[in-house]
Amino acid sequence: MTSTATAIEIEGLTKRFGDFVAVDNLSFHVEPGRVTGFLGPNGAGKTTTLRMVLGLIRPSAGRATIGGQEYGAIPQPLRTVGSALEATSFHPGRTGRDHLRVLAATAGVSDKRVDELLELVGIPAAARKRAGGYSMGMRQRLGLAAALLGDPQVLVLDEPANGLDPEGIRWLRGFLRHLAAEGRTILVSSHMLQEVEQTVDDVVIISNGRLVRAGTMASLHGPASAEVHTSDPAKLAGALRIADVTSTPASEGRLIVETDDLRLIGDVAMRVGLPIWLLQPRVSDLEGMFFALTEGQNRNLGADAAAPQDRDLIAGREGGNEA
Ligand SMILES: Nc1ncnc2c1ncn2[C@@H]1O[C@H](COP(=O)(O)OP(=O)(O)OP(=O)(O)O)[C@@H](O)[C@H]1O
Repeated sequence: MTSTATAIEIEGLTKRFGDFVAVDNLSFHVEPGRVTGFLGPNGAGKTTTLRMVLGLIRPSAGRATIGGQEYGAIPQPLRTVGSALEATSFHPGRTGRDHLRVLAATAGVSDKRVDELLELVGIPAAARKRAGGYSMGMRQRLGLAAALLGDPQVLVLDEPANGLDPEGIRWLRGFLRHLAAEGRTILVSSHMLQEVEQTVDDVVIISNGRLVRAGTMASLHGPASAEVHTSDPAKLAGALRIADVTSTPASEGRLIVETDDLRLIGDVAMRVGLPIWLLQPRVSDLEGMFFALTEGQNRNLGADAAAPQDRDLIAGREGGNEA
């Protein structure tokens, strides 16, 4: 398969439920060989979008294609696209292993592969127990194994980090990075930026069904910076300049320094005998934007209009769409 044969294209995708517009003229694309984070607050429309990508619901307008084809037209969908939309849909009385074996039989996949996958997702022993007793984290791992049964080049995962403990999230990060390094196209949703920010290469952010930003993680993060409060900001700025670090004065005698190396700033201040009253990393552009979206009004929190920052971000979306 060539790389474009596995890219996901979303063009003008819209879903209305009666008068309610859950997904509103959404366009973005997802590249092979990269992990793309699909982010947005609760109720933003992520699951609805993924369900359209997977042909589970019909768009009201627009198109979602994988390698140029709508999901329903893909000849061997389970061998092309793996998905895990809900972590809870396993029969409680069936073991995880049996569950995968049933799926494997329908996809023409061997039982041997089932056992390999259970090993790979780290639940070979637990998979012999009934899925009804699984923790959320175990269900997530079983869901991932199910998604990978047909060795698909494209993976669509809805909130796979939900219910994982920090160790599980670290494991998931390595796992997804490994799958992307093999050239697979990986689209992974989350309502928490921190959960995925160290995992993803590209980010697509939606709010209230609409695209807010899309781009590489690096481009959306903006430059790293720190805020310093000291007794003589001009003197510190001069000393930092000698150390090749740019800074700009901010309000109340503070300096914004263009590095997140707090130790370097502290060392420079000490060298010139200045006290440090405050020294902290600044929230990145991306974190600030996401915070504004989640803390701002969101239709599912009883608000009927986007917050001012939200409107600004949405208005500026075309310029930021470079994923
Ligand atoms: N079948 C449906 N009928 C009516 N409204 C729906 C339906 N499915 C979803 N919605 C609404 O569409 C909006 C988007 O829901 P969706 O589940 O896609 O959001 P999400 O971004 O996945 O959120 P979460 O992070 O909470 O899962 C929500 O307001 C939801 O209530």
